[in-house]
Amino acid sequence: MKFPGKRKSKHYFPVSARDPLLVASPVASESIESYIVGIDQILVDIEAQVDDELLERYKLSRGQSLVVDDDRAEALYEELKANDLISHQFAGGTIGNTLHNYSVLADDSSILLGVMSSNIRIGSYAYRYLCNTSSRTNLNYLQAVDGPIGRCFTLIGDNGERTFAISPGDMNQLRPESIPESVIAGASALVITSYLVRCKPGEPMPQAAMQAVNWAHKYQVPVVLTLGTKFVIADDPQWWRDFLREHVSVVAMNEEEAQTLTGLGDPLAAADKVLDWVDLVLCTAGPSGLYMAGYTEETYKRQTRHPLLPGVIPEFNRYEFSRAMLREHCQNPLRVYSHIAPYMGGPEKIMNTNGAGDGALSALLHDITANSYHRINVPNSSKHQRPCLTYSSLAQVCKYANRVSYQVLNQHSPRLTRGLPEREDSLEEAYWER
Ligand SMILES: Nc1ncnc2c1ncn2[C@@H]1O[C@H](COP(=O)(O)OP(=O)(O)O)[C@@H](O)[C@H]1O
Ligand SMILES: Nc1nc2c(ncn2[C@@H]2O[C@H](COP(=O)(O)O)[C@@H](O)[C@H]2O)c(=O)[nH]1
Repeated sequence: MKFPGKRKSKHYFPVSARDPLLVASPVASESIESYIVGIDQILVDIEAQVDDELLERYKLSRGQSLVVDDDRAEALYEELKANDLISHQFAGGTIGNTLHNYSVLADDSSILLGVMSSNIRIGSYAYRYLCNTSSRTNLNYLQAVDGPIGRCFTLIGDNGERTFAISPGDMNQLRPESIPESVIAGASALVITSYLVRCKPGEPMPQAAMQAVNWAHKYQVPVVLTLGTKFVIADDPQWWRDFLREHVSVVAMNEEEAQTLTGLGDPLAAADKVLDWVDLVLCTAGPSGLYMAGYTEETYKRQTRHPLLPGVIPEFNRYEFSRAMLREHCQNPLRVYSHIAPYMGGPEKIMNTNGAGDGALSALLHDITANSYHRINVPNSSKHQRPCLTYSSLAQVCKYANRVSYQVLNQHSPRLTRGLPEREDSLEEAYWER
């Protein structure tokens, strides 16, 4: 684990002094492992530059992810190939990306659950998937299937916006018995996506996901849900609200998904509403940056040193220097919020927006796992006098998440090839004060 106590810099983890307990602690020898586990539809992204006319012809919805039948997928593939439009092919899938990026950022393990073709030829999609996944992401628990993994046609418009057309193959054939109880039991978090319920009748993926969620509850492992696309939520927003209330601790979404879920167009108002059901919210808002909303204990709240921000909740960021807690761990829960504008105003030229939201979530997961890693290894640390969910303050997690999104916007693949630099002037407090 690239761990706050081992960093010289305080950029991503705002500790003003090194915790003295760490010096004599087992953290120094990396004794106890921590990892996150996730379930995904195993997909390869096939990226192509297209115009709006093609999206219309294939009845795709700009900026969204839709499943297409085999005939439409084949016609699309042939057209992209015939016109030499395919520019890149990468491993994809929203959770696969998130786990890969987490492993790259944290330099630590994640475990991916899903399916993989049992017969893999060099150069095939399955082969590409394996080659493009971090060696820190454990693929040993994947379930074998006879057919192909999924394909995600990642269609990039002139402005870099991505639209997805999914050809599922066997990606939804994960069975409940392929979810290892012990793997869920030992995880710092279970990460799932709303896409997992988008299946044909009879496909086992939703039951497999539910099995994992039930084990997560049994072992008090926080469930992290990313909302994927507004269309899945729009099918039955009340079902999702109930699901969040019953099963989820942390939710990640963009502003469109947030609106579909809550009926509220303002991302801060929507994030606040979602706090009625979960403990911590990450809401990305494209060129407007991102918001976080969570709970802290009233007596532990910490006032920001940043300017107070206007919004539907006036001066909403007043206590953004607080660390997030599970609501049930607070005697007097206080809602705390933070916002950050895109890092450096956003890249000069956005390669494409594919994976920008996944990137932000992987940074949040790094912070959450760093916290449980530190708690396991240094239980007496002053950091754990109160049971926090994150290692860092909301403000600092926002900064980190935003920085990772920026990195993803600057490249084609949704997956990071390397971690962030250890030191960056632009992440210093001084930069933001300028
Ligand atoms: N056009 C943009 N300009 C600057 N930053 C952007 C832009 N689009 C996205 N970002 C950055 O990427 C993050 C995630 O983007 P977003 O598009 O909201 O996620 P998603 O991929 O889930 O829809 C944003 O919070 C922001 O930091
Ligand atoms: N598991 C699934 N992943 C999907 C699906 N449709 C798209 N995607 C993946 O999302 C990422 C990008 O996410 P972003 O929202 O942060 O841009 C991309 O790599 C796709 O593979 C789906 O139906 N299921």
